[in-house]
This record gives sequence, C-alpha cells and structure tokens, in this order.
Amino acid sequence: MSLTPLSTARQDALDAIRPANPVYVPLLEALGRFLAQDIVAARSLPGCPVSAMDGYAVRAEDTSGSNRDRPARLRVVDTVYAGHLPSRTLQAGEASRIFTGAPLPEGANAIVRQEATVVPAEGLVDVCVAVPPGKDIRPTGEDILEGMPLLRAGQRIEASMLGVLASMGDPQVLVRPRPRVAVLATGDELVPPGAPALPHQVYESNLVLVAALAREAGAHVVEQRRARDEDEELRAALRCLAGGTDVLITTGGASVGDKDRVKSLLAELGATFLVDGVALKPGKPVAVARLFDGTVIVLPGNPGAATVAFDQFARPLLLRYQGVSEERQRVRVRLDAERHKQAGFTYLITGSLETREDGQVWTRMRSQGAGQHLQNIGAEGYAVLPPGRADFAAGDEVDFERFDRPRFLPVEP
Ligand SMILES: Nc1nc2c(c(=O)[nH]1)N[C@H]1C(S)=C(S)[C@@H](COP(=O)(O)OP(=O)(O)OC[C@H]3O[C@@H](n4cnc5c(N)ncnc54)[C@H](O)[C@@H]3O)O[C@H]1N2
Ligand code: MOO
Repeated sequence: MSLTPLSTARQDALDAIRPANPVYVPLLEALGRFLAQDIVAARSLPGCPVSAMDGYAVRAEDTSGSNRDRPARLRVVDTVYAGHLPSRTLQAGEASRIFTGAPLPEGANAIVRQEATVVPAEGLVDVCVAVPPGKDIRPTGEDILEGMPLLRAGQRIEASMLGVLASMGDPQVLVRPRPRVAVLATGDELVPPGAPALPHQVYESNLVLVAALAREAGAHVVEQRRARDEDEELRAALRCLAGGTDVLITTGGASVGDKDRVKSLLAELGATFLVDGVALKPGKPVAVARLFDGTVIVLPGNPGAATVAFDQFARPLLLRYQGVSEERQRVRVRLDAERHKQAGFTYLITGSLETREDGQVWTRMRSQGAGQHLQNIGAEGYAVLPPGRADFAAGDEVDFERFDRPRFLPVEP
C-alpha cells in the first residue's frame, strides 16, 4: 500500500476542522491566545495635548532670550494635575504649574521643566531658559491616532498588545476558545515516573511531552491517562476521553504489532479516518480520525516520532481550531552530511543552522531515529528532505523549516 504524501495528508486532516466560534475574555486571559478580530484605534493617545514633564506651561514667546542671569519672571495663575482640567487660559506673562500627563492649558504652547526655574516668591516663577514652541508637549495622537489599525486577527497576543487594548478602553478581547485536549499513553511496558521500574519497563514520558506540546500550541489539557494494551481498558479510555474533549491525542500502539490496537478499536467505536499512515519519517504510523464530534490524533509511541507527528498534524490542527494557520520561515541550506532515504517519503531531520565564512548557510543535522529523545532539544528547525528522491550528498541544498518567529494567519471558518 502506498502511503499518503505529507502535504495531502495534512490538508485532509485540516479540512475537517472548523475554527471554534470566538468568545470575549478578560484581557489577561487572552495572553498567548489568538486574536479573532482586527483592532482599530478607538481613540487617540494622548487624547489631547499633555505635558511630558513636571514644570510650568508657558507661552514660548514669553521665555525668549531668558537664561540664568536674565530669567523671565512669570505669574503662576493655575495648577494642573494629570486627570484634571485647567481652569485658566494663559495670557501674556502668565504660567501654569503643570505635572507630567496633565492637559495643556489654552494659550500655552511649551513646557519649562521645573529644574530650569526658580521660585522667587509665592505666585511667581523665574524661567531660566528659552523654550521653543512645542517643547515637552505630547501632541494629540503622538502614540496612537484614532482610526489607525493596531492589531490584526490571527496575531498571537503578547503582553504589550494587552496594554494597547486596555489603553483603548477595552476590558476584554475577542479570541477563539482553547481546544480541550486529553492525552492517552498506551503500552504494557509503561511505568509512571515516581514508581520503581525494571530494566524491561519504560518510564512513561509521552504524557508530559505531548501535554506540553499541546499547551505550546494553545490547547487546554484537561486529562492525561495511561492504559495497558488490553482491548477492554483501551476501548473504555478511548470512548471516555474522545467523548468529553475536542481533541484526544493518543501515543503508542499505532503500528502493525499484535498489540497495536488503537486504530482498530477506534474504528470499532465508529471513528472515520481522515489520515491513516503518512509517507513521513519519523512519524509514519500517525493517524487522524473523527469520533463523537471530536478529533482523535493517533501518534506513534516512540517519543521522537511522536514529537514530529505532533508537530506536523496535532499542532496545525490545534491552531486551526483557534482560527489560525502557522507559516514558518523557510531558508535554503546545505546538508552537512550525506543521507539516504525511502524515495517516496518526506524526511524531517532536526538540526541547527550555521552560516560559514563564504556566507552559505549549512545545517548540522541531528542523528535521526524515531525513538530518540534528544534529537528535538534545542533544534532550530527541520531539514526537509522531500519525496521523489532517495540520495542526498553532503553539500546538497534543501529547504530548512525554522521553528522561530512563525507568522500566524487567520483562517476563514
Ligand atoms: N513491522 C513493522 N514494525 C513497525 C513499523 C512498521 O511499519 N512495520 N513501524 C515502526 C514505526 S515507523 C514506528 S514509529 C513504531 C511506532 O509504533 P507504535 O506507535 O505502535 O509504538 P509502540 O510500539 O507502542 O512503542 C514504540 C516505542 O516507544 C516506546 N513508548 C511508547 N509509548 C511510550 C511512552 N508513553 N513513553 C515512553 N516511551 C514510550 C515504547 O516503549 C517502544 O519502545 O513502530 C515501528 N514498528
Ligand atoms: O516512522 Mo517511525 O515513525 O518513527 O520510524
């Protein structure tokens, strides 16, 4: 049987997922989630001209030629604090005591910092500098002008964006719900960390790995469970977890061994498979199915293969649920070593990037093995060895998919 190519399989899986309907959440809850609306400035910031310094609002012309030896003496006719309105229009020879952020009085066109003044007597100020018009005034809209586009749907919300939203007067923001995810690790050999394990047993490590990857993709992990390779136990776990969540992610039991029963039990429960096996290494046994109005993603048990299969299927699916697709940067790189592969497969080999003296970019590929834990730690991306070719020599050019600084684009429901 020929396996489905990676890009076709991923599209088949994604086409079945509709983004969830957006909801308003309080700003802090939106951190790390995806904006479901374009944001246009509802007001200017500042909303009117304000002082940028503590000092005196003056008419610039009243200070012309003044210095420490020949200060300009002005009458102080008002005091303006931030959040309060001035009570006077400034006339020639007058100043208003003013503080940072306070609105500029009518008639004033400059600020003198208080360090450049002396108070000779109550109600008077000596200005020891000449200030030009506009000095230390923040004009209306200096930061943000009403009507300007600020944020766009699909952006991942950062702390600074929450500050901008609040500054526009919004107590909440429209985002898509986090998908509710359950993770199920299967295998008789698995022992939970914390309990004693014999050499033929394996510490269960996929639950935390997959839950963490799901959380990085914006999901809310609601349950993590282990099940032995027993039909009854597996069936019960699959039914319960698929019923109560948006996405169930399983690991292990995905291949063709006698005890690899996850896929056949899902089929018995009525699952419809959108993807079942992909021409991808590592990660070949990955499957995606619909069951009980939710999605089940079957990952291979090998931690390395599970990580790649998660990245290529679960991550885009969880992101789509939140209304976005991820666009990673691709660069051309040279391979640091030769590689042989199955011609029909896409191989994704984690590695780091290195720019050599001649300016060419090379990738230092990690040794590849489905079961390896270490190949993903600190990797900068994947060297993509595409289908349609079996042999790659050191120095051959391929695409490199970078993990850092992806773009998130909104998808149409
Ligand atoms: N005859 C064939 N055998 C295999 C094929 C094949 O096409 N024909 N495919 C291979 C590929 S590719 C992969 S990948 C593996 C994955 O198979 P499974 O999903 O069935 O994984 P398991 O057999 O359950 O486990 C594989 C390996 O990973 C360890 N593991 C499993 N779960 C965990 C966990 N939660 N925490 C830590 N380690 C885990 C497990 O102990 C095994 O060592 O199949 C190949 N076989
Ligand atoms: O393709 Mo298996 O997925 O890792 O070796």
